[in-house]
Amino acid sequence: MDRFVCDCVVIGAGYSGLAAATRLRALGVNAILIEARDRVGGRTLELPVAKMPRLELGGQYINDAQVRVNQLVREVGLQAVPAWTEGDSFLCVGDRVARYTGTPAKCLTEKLNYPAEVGAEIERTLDELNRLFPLVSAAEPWVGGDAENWDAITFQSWLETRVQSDMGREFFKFLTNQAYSTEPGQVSLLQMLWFIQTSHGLPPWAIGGAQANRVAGGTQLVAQRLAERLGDALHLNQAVQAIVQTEAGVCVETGERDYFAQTAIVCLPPQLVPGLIFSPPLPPDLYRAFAAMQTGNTMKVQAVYDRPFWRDNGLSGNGINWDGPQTFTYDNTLGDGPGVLLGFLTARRATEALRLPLHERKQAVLQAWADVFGPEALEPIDYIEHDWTADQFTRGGYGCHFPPGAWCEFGAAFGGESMPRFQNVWWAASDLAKDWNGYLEGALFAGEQAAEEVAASLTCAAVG
Ligand SMILES: Cc1cc2nc3c(=O)[nH]c(=O)nc-3n(C[C@H](O)[C@H](O)[C@H](O)COP(=O)(O)OP(=O)(O)OC[C@H]3O[C@@H](n4cnc5c(N)ncnc54)[C@H](O)[C@@H]3O)c2cc1C
Repeated sequence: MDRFVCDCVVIGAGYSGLAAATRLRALGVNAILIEARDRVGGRTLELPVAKMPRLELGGQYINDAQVRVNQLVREVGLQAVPAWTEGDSFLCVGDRVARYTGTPAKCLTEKLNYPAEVGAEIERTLDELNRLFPLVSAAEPWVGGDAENWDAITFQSWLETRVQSDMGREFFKFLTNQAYSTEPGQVSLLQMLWFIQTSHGLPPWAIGGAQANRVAGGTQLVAQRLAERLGDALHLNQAVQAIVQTEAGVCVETGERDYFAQTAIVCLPPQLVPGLIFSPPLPPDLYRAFAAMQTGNTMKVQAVYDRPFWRDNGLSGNGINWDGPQTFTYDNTLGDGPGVLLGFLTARRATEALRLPLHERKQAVLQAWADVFGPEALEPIDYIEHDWTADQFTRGGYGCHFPPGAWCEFGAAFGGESMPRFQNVWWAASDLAKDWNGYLEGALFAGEQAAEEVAASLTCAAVG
């Protein structure tokens, strides 16, 4: 059994763990980062495809308001570039396809002849969400406002008292599909308001708008460049099984190696935490909080074509398939490279599509695109997807959320203003971030915050 000794063991080399280890080492703390997979990047992943180097299968979009991730991209010598938005978007409902340049809500009434009241109730409900979310605390959502009531009702029940039309309800279903890759009946109103709060307002993409920027070279390359800087302090292929805390400190066990340290930061997707053995056991509220976390189900599917042929027809390649397996579609072409269509399979539709054999799922996805872009969409030169829910070191996507009632019962176990902590073990992950929760930016935020809290505790211990 190999034994390693350091000040802090950081577990999990996604954006959170990489940010935590990097920040700790910058603060003079001897930190080791250990990772289960043979690669870094976690929920960012690039895989090779025909006629182009690689395509991103995990987190890829960033926006200008996300300060940390933009700074990091520059620091590692890469560049953020705008996602493609030129041309008309599309909205496909049943066998009807409409083109639009404004919002999907306006397209429903202006182009697809839904009654004006459908548009009006959508607008009213969006206004109400915009009025309510500032009342929710990003750090302590269970406090204040109407937190108890909002946590006790599902987003679906709340919608039913406001939105009468089936089409209006479908519209808001997309909001939960995009935000947490779940259905409106599976999240509380409080959780959705908290999502909007930590996203600094309703993101355009969550209501059918465009994505902002992406990283030229890919988001996994950012992680790889951070990893290079860590050198020998990064240990791959070490899946943690147990975390033992004694008076002497923390021992992190992988079966092959024991890592001894004064502190540890667990940067795993929260839904994987109950799978680790803790000694002493986690306190009940903290265990229940992790065990309650529900994962969404997202799959990105991408088809590669010789060229972005849809642009010839004035289409941006971005839009919504109301009934297709893929909810949202984006043009994911890189510069002058081959044309790429990216589809998001989310929530229950992803669950259903994932039960199909690959060739049937692929056929359904391509057919949905052919209905909008024409038969050329049926003949890609390559097709690629990655099932994050089947991936044992992730088990869901984009991330996870609490079910109704959990925030108010044991949400405080996640630390409020601080990151979750039990004795000398801290937690960080995008899903635990109090800012930009669930995004790459949130992963950096959480990792850096946990690193600073650990460094402060080590300084106190040294002074003491
Ligand atoms: C399909 C998809 C699309 C997304 N799109 C976007 C987007 O466009 N923009 C955006 O901002 N965000 C997006 N996200 C979310 C974003 O990718 C994640 O929030 C972020 O990457 C999570 O980083 P993390 O470090 O918290 O966790 P992770 O990246 O999950 O890292 C956790 C690490 O822990 C490791 N690990 C697991 N178990 C163990 C163990 N037992 N021992 C040691 N190591 C272990 C894992 O291998 C992994 O490397 C998307 C996510 C998905 C899945």
